[in-house]
Amino acid sequence: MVRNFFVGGNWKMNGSVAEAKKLVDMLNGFEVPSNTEVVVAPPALYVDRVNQGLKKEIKVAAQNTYLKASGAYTGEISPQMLKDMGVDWVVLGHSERREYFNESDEFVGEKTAFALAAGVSVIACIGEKLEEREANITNDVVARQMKAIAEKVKDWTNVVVAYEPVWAIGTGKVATPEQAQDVHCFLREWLAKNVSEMAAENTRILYGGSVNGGNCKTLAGKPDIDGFLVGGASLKPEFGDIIKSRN
Ligand SMILES: O=C[C@H](O)COP(=O)(O)O
Repeated sequence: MVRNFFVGGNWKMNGSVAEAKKLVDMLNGFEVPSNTEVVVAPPALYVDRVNQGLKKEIKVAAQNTYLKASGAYTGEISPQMLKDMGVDWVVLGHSERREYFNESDEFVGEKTAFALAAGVSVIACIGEKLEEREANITNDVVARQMKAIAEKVKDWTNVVVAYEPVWAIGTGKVATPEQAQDVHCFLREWLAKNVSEMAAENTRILYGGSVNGGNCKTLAGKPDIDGFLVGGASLKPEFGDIIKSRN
């Protein structure tokens, strides 16, 4: 099985109507290789406008959804609402949500299962903090985060895992290709042991954390790195090079 390359662009809480329009124009000008899937995640307010403007080779994701379809949950949006707007992807469990909004492993697992059940594919984010890497517990941390998802999710067909070491996010301090490959390989073995051989073989595992146009090719050369989740560089023209990093 050949896993299609996957490049996600997480805009985080950036942009304006005018900037979103510029980014849509930029993205529409990129060549998307046929073996590569591209999904960008604007702030929720701009998701529909961006979705309307993008060419069909580039899909859109929300940056979060809740675990109810509707109701008295002020400020939240549901995966059912995404589907209603023709949006098929959501990013869940990003480290910024875990850190600033106290999202637990269990909550991320539940939201992942709920989004999948609603027919929305999930980019599920995991990753260790600097002190955890320094304490040599990276594998324990990512295994714990994966377990919380696997306890709720049996079918991983529509899950893409994004391994994002927190110390590499927005810092310019990218993991070395070897550091990333080691964790990706561990995650694939974890899937084989704890979910299924098929899930291990088919699930895309992305790397995220200070990916840019200069470092993407060497990272993409590693056998277990199936793509990227890009923050800062997804707002710049170099995102076009990252999309082509496997070609
Ligand atoms: O979701 C994306 C990650 O947080 C990476 O962000 P970054 O590329 O700005 O380091």
